[in-house]
Amino acid sequence: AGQHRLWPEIDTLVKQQVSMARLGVGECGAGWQLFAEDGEMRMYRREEEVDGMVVDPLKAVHTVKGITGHELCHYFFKPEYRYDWETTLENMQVLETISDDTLLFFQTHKRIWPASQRDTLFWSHMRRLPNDQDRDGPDIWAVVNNSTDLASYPPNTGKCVRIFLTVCLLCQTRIDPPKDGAPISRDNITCKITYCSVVNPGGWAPASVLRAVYKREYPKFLKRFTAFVTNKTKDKPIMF
Ligand SMILES: CCCCCc1ccc(-c2ccc(S(=O)(=O)CCO)cc2)cc1[C@H]1C[C@H]1c1ccccn1
Repeated sequence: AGQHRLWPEIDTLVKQQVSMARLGVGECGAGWQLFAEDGEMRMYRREEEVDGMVVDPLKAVHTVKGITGHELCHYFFKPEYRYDWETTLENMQVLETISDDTLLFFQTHKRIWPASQRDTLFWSHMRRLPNDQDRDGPDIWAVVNNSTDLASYPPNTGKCVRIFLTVCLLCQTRIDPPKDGAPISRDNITCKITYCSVVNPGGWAPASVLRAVYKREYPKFLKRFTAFVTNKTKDKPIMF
């Protein structure tokens, strides 16, 4: 099949996002401040404004036992599960199935007073990456979501302000095989998660409101999402 019009952009951005996500917080530029901590979860942000709008880049790292990176990316990518874990979602549509690992989404998110309601239009791509650092280590899985335009969905024509986002969920699975040569169970696997996002709110919203919203919503999202995947997979065979 011929290449989709978005393929070059997707391939370039996925490689760029993954290499950024693999950098530790200390390595990818100064100015990261820890703003939330919960068990193994650490959330960092950099305070950045574009045209007076808060676009604080966010980087979260988390470690979850008993699930694989493939499973996390699967439940993050597939539309049929999204209403189960995405707290601020009001409506979600798949506008185009570009390929079996690339979808085009249109979403409206619940209004967050006093800002106006937001919608977002983005491509979403899921990919397994070779683990080039640790040859025999388990693979790395990633999902990248990136805002895009579509003539039939022009921004800011209805009730919602269009937001622009780039999101990368990068997951690496660690397997600690049992000593006695028993088959690998969920007790022997751990997933290291890096979630990076930059959300441009589109229209003006008070910096204090946006920062309060992010501080509340991001930790809630990552905890709820990982709990959902843990619960969904606990009685299923391991998807490596
Ligand atoms: C005045 C508020 C303006 C911004 C509102 C808004 C819209 C979309 C989004 C968002 C859209 C997509 C993604 S995702 O990771 O690609 C998954 C697929 O849904 C993630 C977050 C975020 C927020 C901000 C609420 C904030 C917030 C932060 C984490 C989770 C939920 N809400």
